[in-house]
Amino acid sequence: MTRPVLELKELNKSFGALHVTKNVSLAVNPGECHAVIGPNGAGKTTLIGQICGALPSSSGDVVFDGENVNGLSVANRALRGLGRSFQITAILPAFSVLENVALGVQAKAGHSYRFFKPAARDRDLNAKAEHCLDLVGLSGRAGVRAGDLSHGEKRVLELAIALAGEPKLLLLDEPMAGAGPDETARLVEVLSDLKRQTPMLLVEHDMDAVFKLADRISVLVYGEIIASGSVEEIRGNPAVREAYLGTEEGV
Ligand SMILES: Nc1ncnc2c1ncn2[C@@H]1O[C@H](COP(=O)(O)OP(=O)(O)OP(=O)(O)O)[C@@H](O)[C@H]1O
Repeated sequence: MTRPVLELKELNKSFGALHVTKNVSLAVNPGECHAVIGPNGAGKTTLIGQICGALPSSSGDVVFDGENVNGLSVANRALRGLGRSFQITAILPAFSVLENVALGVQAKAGHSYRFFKPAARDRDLNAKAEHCLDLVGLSGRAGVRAGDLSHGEKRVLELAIALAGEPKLLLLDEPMAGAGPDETARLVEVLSDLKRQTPMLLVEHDMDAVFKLADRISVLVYGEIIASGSVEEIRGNPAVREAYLGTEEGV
């Protein structure tokens, strides 16, 4: 049997008396996109924080690539290949698209920012950055100032920067937020291609995008997973419809 890339075991998080995530267990397997959906305030962002290490869990385990990473910082989890994209990536607008990704490659290699300029000329660094741009279909924009990209292109660039860290898993925190229909369609296409080589845990409010991308969906309501299954299973689950999807058109 294939070993999951990420396993959450009975994760809990309380803020004082507020019990936000409750015994959350799920797994992300190689080659798959596992989506976590749920209404506002269900605890999705908290869960992402627990997985990436920004929020210490009250109890439970995060097992990544076969290793319990509970005691590791965000940076150490990232170094092991737990890549988080969207909402935290800072694009440097005055630098080119390629330079932005080269910076990500350099960070992975462990150099500090002050070595950026000379190292950016390094052929190997640029080749790796170009490869990441290729993966997301942004090669044609390599020389453009990042600040001049459209909103959707910036989101794709953030993805390329995340890939520069050679993640074993991508944590995607609302990648479609703020994107228009065309940009969303493009992101869905890019992510569909990517998930085979880089599995992903996706938190997303756009149900159409989730249904297109996800191989499995877990539904979080009041911090608890009330259902987990394939797109068809989740769409057809009466408890899910009542608790959440019933409010969505066309589900
Ligand atoms: N640092 C904190 N201190 C106290 N309460 C918090 C903290 N962070 C989150 N909460 C509470 O935990 C609950 C879940 O919040 P969270 O942001 O994780 O939900 P969410 O599912 O991501 O919501 P949304 O879809 O709106 O982003 C909310 O009631 C929120 O007020």
